[in-house]
Amino acid sequence: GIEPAVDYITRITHAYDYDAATPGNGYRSILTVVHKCTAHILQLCRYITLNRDSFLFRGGHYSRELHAYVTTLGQLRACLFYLQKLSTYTSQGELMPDEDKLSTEDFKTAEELMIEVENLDQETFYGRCLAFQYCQSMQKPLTTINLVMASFSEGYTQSSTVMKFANSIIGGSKYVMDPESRAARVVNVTRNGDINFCKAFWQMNEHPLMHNLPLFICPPVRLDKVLILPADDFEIDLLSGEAATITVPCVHTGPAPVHTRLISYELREGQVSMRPQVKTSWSIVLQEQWLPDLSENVARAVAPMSHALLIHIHGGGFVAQSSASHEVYLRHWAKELNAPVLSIDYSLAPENPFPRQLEEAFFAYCWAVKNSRLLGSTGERICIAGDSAGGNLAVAIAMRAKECGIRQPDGVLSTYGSMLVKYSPSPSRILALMDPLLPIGILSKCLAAYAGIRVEGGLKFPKSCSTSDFGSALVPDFDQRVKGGSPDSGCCLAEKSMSHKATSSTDSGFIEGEDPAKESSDDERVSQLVQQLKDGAHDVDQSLRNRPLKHSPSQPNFSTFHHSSTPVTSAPLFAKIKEEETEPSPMSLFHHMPLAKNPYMSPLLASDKQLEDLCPVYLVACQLDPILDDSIMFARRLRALKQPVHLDVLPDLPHGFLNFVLISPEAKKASELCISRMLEVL
Ligand SMILES: CCCCCCCC/C=C\CCCCCCCC(=O)O[C@H]1CC[C@@]2(C)C(=CC[C@H]3[C@@H]4CC[C@H]([C@H](C)CCCC(C)C)[C@@]4(C)CC[C@@H]32)C1
Repeated sequence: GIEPAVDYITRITHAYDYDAATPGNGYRSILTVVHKCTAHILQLCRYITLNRDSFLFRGGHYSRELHAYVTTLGQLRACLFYLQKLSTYTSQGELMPDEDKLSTEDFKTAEELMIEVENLDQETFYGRCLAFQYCQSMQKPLTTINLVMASFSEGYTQSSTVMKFANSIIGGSKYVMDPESRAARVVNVTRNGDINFCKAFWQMNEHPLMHNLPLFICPPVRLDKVLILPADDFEIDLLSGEAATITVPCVHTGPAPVHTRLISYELREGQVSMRPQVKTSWSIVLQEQWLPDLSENVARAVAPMSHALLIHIHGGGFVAQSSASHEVYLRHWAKELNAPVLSIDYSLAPENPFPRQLEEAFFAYCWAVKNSRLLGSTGERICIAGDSAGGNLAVAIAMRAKECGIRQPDGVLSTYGSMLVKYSPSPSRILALMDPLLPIGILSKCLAAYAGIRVEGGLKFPKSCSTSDFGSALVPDFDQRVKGGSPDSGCCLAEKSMSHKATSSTDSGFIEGEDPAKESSDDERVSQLVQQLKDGAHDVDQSLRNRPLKHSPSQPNFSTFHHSSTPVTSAPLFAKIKEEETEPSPMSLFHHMPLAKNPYMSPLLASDKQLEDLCPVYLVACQLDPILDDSIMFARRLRALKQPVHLDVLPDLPHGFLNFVLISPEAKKASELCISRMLEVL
């Protein structure tokens, strides 16, 4: 049965918590999912037992439900097995061990683990059971997003918009009633689709209609404009009293202005909106944006400058989204914080890989520090807040400001931020097997896009990917950095074409003998499943132990990094394995890549010196988030250095909850927690 594994993980999990008052780590997360799944099965069984003789009892429906949850429990058992494996080579409390310190044998175990996890069948998590692990208010929205994703993929390859739309509607309608085929489609496109598919889908809510509609229920603000910062170098005072020049971002794609959005609940003294609208003397270009009816607001007096300023960096896996799609909560923040919000619209990967985003965000930060009065703030207190990929950039900006001797923000808030942008295993990352927003295939592709790695036909390194090239814009040597950005390093872009491949998912690997397509009467199946549960099914752990590493037929396509444009079938599996033997694994490739050690890409890898004297860091993480361990480890790291740090771990919410504040009371509450953390800074 599943109990020994559950007992084992339960015994060790507390050692990985940040502290007793803040329980939360990847081990705990998977345990929670197991408990929720078991509770759901028990509830189903109880319902079936009580109602199976009723005339209205929908036998077929409940049989399929039970089948789905039992299969899911089987896959969760596999996850528990991987957790046990992970715990064998990580020392006490370490969720992401330092790979340089691992023995060759342990490194190999980690590599094998990544391959096995990638090969585990995901479909059961994306079918009937999708999103069962989250609070109720999030379940429907997440299922809808997956449904829309499956439908969207049907029209994606069409060139005309009309055809795209028609194909999505016609092709997608079959997914409404059939969660299994939706699951197959979602797993297929997230594993095999290229990064541009993910980008295109994630940009859906950037459409003016999708974006403006929800804003009707947000607090109206008096200022909501795009500010394009001038593409000119400028001087900034250092804490030492000297001055330094901040140069225009130019790495990879050349110098260009940085786009930002200024959101202010009040019109404030000195604020740019009070000035002429086109090109001003200080050459900031203002673009009119949609604003709510201001008639009521006009009567209100111009407020004095706020003593506070919030600088915001949006998430989107470094590849998508913008300040506009994050307005649903930013307007509320602007009101509650009583401070102007400057949200940075950095350039996106894969067209602009690391460190372009950081260059731009740092440039905008310095500009805001220098020109806070134009934003309606005296700049006395400054907070940088970022979610997801933005949380990573927010911490990196503070580190960089410290390193350069520029005024640091008074605090950083990272909400479900990513602190180790590296292809490495961790307990919470196993959750990417079942995450409706961040499935494993998409997560790996965001990582590759940010690192400038070509995905097609295996990992390809950027032409000039060396520490010197990427580091040139980020080297600690300030002199070198302020002289200008690094030259275009000629990074390869991810493959452009998207191919929908048939993924073989015949073998769930864990609930053997249970073919969903197999005909058997509903009653029979229910009884069989209940019996199977009672007996503890077959020995999954044993079957896992015996499973040869490279023979994982559940997902013949070896890993996301190896997806090629050739259709995937189970037949050429062995040919593929042969090919793999000559190639290092993605984990090993990443491990040897100098860029992946860059602390500005992965703040968790920063040296003690780089983290000492950093401003206070507030981390808000979600228990059911694949990148939860990033926050836990970063908090532990800062605490060990006696740095001011505060960690909150929220239960039942998914990664990206801020985007759902308008529809989920739990997400709204969590956003309020973020506000209170920012108020502590401001
Ligand atoms: C053992 C496993 C190993 C795994 C190895 C992988 C290791 C990878 C390590 C590090 C990689 C780091 C990558 C960076 C992390 C990025 C995190 C990160 O930034 O994640 C964000 C990505 C965008 C998004 C998904 C999100 C939140 C909200 C989402 C939005 C909500 C609504 C939006 C829809 C388009 C609206 C459609 C409406 C429809 C009518 C229903 C939607 C879904 C757009 C996407 C976002 C989280």
